[in-house]
Amino acid sequence: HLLVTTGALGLVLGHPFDTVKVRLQTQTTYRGIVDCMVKIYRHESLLGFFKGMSFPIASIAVVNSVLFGVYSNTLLVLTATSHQERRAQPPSYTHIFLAGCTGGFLQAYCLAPFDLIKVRLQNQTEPRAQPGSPPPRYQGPVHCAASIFREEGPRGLFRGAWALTLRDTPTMGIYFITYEGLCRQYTPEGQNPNSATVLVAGGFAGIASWVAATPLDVIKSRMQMDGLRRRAYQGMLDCMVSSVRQEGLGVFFRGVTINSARAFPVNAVTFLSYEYLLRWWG
Ligand SMILES: CN(C)C(=N)NCCC[C@H](N)C(=O)O
Repeated sequence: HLLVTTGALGLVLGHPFDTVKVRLQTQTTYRGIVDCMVKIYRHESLLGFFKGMSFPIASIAVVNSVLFGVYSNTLLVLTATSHQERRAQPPSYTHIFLAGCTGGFLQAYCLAPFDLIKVRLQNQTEPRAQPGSPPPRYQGPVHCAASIFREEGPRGLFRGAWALTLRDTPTMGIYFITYEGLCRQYTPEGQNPNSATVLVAGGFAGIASWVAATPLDVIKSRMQMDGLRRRAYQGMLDCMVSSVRQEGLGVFFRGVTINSARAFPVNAVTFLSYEYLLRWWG
């Protein structure tokens, strides 16, 4: 419950930053973070920042359980040591990386449909329904999921899933390596890291993994928005090539600043609750 509650709290607080990131990655109307924030606030009010938030909250339990559960169990299989024994016999970084990649790979498939719906809703720039104004294409998350299913079939719900998998598999390895590496650096041998260490290591693990994930995050978001009207890209590679041709290499780092600001607190609390859970149950 703790992992779910703190995960959900982190998501709510981080969602406005995520919305700005997604808009910067997929729309060309904004000049930067501040311009994007001002425009959202003016046209869509504060509520504009919270579009598309309900499905991530509803799915965080499943997604985090798959990620951390698969990670822990893969580590268990690879090292043949329980969590308690692991402080005395720390696993190698290769094992941590492989376990992280496995967790990332499997959670990507659970995450894909929820992430697609989040991105589609975040990109609707219409203000809240005013009498006489045309309604947005999607009325809410369930309507969005049903419309995609109706218009594009079940595979439509997995648009961008391939880019998401490629994004998450190696970067989740980086996520757990950064976390473990920093914890070990600042914890006397054989002891558990203290809360401050866990928070800082978790925060930096979030930043490091998201910086590495940003190029494919941009491509993933663009693939998810493609097909809304006319198809612009033939596939992932085509999306990469045409994005670079039109906007230069900088396109691969769209949204990296605001996403890092979001990643620190979100992942600090995620790891804190993960450590508590392991100590209670481990
Ligand atoms: C680089 N990636 C994909 C990650 N580090 N993901 C794990 C963190 C997930 C967390 N809910 C977040 O959104 O930051």
